[in-house]
Amino acid sequence: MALTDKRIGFIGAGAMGSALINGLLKAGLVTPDQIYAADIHRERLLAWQEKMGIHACADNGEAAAAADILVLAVKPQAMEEVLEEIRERVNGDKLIISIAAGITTTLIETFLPGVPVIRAMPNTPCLVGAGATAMCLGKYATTAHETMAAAIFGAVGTAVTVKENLMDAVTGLSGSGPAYVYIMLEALADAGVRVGIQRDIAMTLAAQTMLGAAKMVLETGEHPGRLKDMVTTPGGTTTAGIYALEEGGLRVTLMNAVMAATRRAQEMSAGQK
Ligand SMILES: NC(=O)C1=CN([C@@H]2O[C@H](COP(=O)(O)OP(=O)(O)OC[C@H]3O[C@@H](n4cnc5c(N)ncnc54)[C@H](OP(=O)(O)O)[C@@H]3O)[C@@H](O)[C@H]2O)C=CC1
Ligand SMILES: O=C(O)[C@@H]1CCC=N1
Repeated sequence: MALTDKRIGFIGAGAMGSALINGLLKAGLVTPDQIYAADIHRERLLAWQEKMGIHACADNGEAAAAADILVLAVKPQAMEEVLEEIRERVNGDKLIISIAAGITTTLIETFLPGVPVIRAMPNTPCLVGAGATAMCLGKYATTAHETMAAAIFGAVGTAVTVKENLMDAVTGLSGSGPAYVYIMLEALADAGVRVGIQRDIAMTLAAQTMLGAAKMVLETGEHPGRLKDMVTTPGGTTTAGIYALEEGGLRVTLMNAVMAATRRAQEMSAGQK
């Protein structure tokens, strides 16, 4: 879907807000003059205005008033204050997209009655067009709004719609997931160095191996267990490596990580700071 006639506002241009802004510009879905961004660190936005041509708004109200689609990308703890600040500048003609972990569509609708809301959980690889986003619709969002949000997140990766009761779980899996993968990559590169490979070469080999393995799963549709078996020559090297992984409890450690992050998202949804 083309968004050429839409103005896209961002409130919060930190790690995730800036990954989305830059990812959307790289993807060519929107031009810089369609972006209206606000952040308490306005000097950062003024530098981007100078360099890339986006609009650095004076405050959150200006971004809210200018935008047709307003992305809320502040920390969950700042959300109520921001919603209070923008409530007079938002009406049912605008689409609100919140990417905040643990902030429900109901909470947003309490501050912005009757306004279409989409809650989304993207991840930082949106910056390089390889994001994974899950989203759900609030009470007043229609399929037309879903199509607009899917165009935004689809331009910077893969986007799926889920029921809201799964949003904390996707936060634990794909929202936080890149951090788990970076730790695995760092460990693989450290291991490469440990067995004598130069660090930059070890990192390139480890990252490309992870990318290649992920592409194999997505493009062949094969079960990862079957793809693992293709790598594992009887009596060979891989089976020795897998034995060490299983002994170290990698599977259960990863499952615990996703479950712990999901629980934290649930605590935040329940109002615990
Ligand atoms: N990082 C990630 O991978 C992902 C994050 N998210 C969600 O995105 C949101 C932002 O996270 P992230 O980008 O990591 O956080 P950041 O802290 O990096 O970004 C938030 C930005 O908003 C600024 N800010 C704080 N208060 C206000 C305010 N009242 N008005 C305008 N701007 C304000 C922050 O300034 P200051 O730093 O001084 O507070 C910061 O620059 C969170 O709700 C998070 O749950 C979702 C998916 C992935
Ligand atoms: O750590 C966090 O709370 C945010 C949400 C998902 C990724 N980062």
